[in-house]
Amino acid sequence: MQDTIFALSSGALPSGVAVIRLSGPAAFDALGSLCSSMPQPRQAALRVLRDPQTQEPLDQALVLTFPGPASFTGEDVVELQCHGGRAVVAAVLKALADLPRMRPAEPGEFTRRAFEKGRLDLTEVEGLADLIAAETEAQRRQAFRQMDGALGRLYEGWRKRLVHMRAMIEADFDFADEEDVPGSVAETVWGEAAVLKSEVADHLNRSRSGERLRDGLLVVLMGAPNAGKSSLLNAIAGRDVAIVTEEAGTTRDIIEVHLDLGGYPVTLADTAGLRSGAGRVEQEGIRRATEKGRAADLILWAVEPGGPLPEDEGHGLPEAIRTESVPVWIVSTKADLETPAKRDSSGTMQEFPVSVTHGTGLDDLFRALGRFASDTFGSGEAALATRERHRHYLTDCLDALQDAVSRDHLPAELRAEDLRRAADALGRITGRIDVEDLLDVIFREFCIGK
Ligand SMILES: Nc1nc2c(c(=O)[nH]1)N(C=O)[C@@H](CNc1ccc(C(=O)N[C@@H](CCC(=O)O)C(=O)O)cc1)CN2
Ligand SMILES: Nc1nc2c(ncn2[C@@H]2O[C@H](COP(=O)(O)OP(=O)(O)OP(=O)(O)O)[C@@H](O)[C@H]2O)c(=O)[nH]1
Ligand SMILES: [Mg+2]
Repeated sequence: MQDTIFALSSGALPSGVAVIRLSGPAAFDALGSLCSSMPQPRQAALRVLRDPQTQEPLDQALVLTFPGPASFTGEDVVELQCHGGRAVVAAVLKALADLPRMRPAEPGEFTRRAFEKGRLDLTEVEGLADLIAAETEAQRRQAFRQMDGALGRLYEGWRKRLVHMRAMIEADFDFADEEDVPGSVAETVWGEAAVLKSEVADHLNRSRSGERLRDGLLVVLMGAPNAGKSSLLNAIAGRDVAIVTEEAGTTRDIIEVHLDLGGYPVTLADTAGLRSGAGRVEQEGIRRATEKGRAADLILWAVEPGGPLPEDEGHGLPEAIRTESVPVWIVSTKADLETPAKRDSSGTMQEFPVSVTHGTGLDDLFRALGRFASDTFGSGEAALATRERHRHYLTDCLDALQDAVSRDHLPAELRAEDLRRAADALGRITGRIDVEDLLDVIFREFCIGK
């Protein structure tokens, strides 16, 4: 018989209230051993929890029962809402561990049981993990939609269309004598497959922005030593994160701050100033800066009056980054020292004069970054793929559809097999088929108690 699991499901102790959850066939018996009488299902009741062996009172708690299958996991669930003291929770957890058929839950095990009971599909499980990890409003909205099944419904709808297409082809085999009749039922299937193919392709094209929203945009500060990069980072972060000195070559490690720009997550990274002839440590810093710049969604090129511009040979943006064609904005620093000369060098780059000393120009830069984020993430209404895992199987699905549509010289049986591959790829995203190997990876990212 399935073990009954238990864990502290609320956060770090001490806390006002601590929620201990139990799930499995022995959950109600366990509650019966801890208190004098069972509450009505799904109704909170106040009970003294006692040590089953000594009858010593452990806490006064609100207790709830959720009889399966109408519970979060689909099994019998009990909640003990205790006082959130460390010793209180330790005593109750110890009492539970001593009861028969009870063991502590693994990370994500409650949610895994919900998945195994078919109460959540894999995209909903991932949405739930993202909801718990969400730090900004846009991330919360995307995660909530996914937890609510928007992505799963989209893929399941596509999968059903593919199943239907295959059924049409098979029906056609049963009327083999009509095979050559133009406009036979099966012929229309390839048109439908082509339509679906373009829908999947569109969705896949937009999936990067779903992943970006989950991970956050990466904006990297780069430029010559002493350009004022770290001062800018501190000013934007509103705290003294990076060391600032008048010495060139102060920053070596990459320093990151997480910003919430109008609900969009942005990581701003400060890097070592770029120059040749630096010592060993600084050189390593410059190598890391270049790596970071290659991965950036946007580079802010800091330049003090008279300093080098991104396009300057030797002192500008490293070639390795130019080939990535990352967008670059110029931030003309130390605007208090002299009015920055209007540059005509590259009309395409936006330019922002700022002075950290006087606090000028920062608002404009901040607003522009907010617009950049909202443009990158789009309206945020459609269900987007949010993980590399989704993109991987969507690509498989698209390849299979491409085969089905293009192999018109081959027998329909073979092309029907392409449709099956396309449907299976979608089934792997929602967890309908053959995902045993993925489950450990997916559930490991949950906390214990979820
Ligand atoms: N105290 C507490 N708060 C919590 C949770 C919890 O487990 N305990 N949740 C845990 O993640 C979330 C709520 N999620 C839940 C999802 C489904 C059911 C549930 O009992 N579903 C039944 C009955 C639905 C109904 O009455 O409408 C079902 O779906 O059949 C409970 C919680 C957030 N807040
Ligand atoms: N007048 C003036 N000085 C500034 C301004 N911003 C930075 N500075 C000064 O410029 C010097 C270098 O600033 P940092 O922020 O350390 O420059 P950095 O680009 O991070 O330099 P490295 O880490 O060495 O690459 C410091 O002495 C700062 O006080 C500004 O807006 N106005
Ligand atoms: Mg610095």
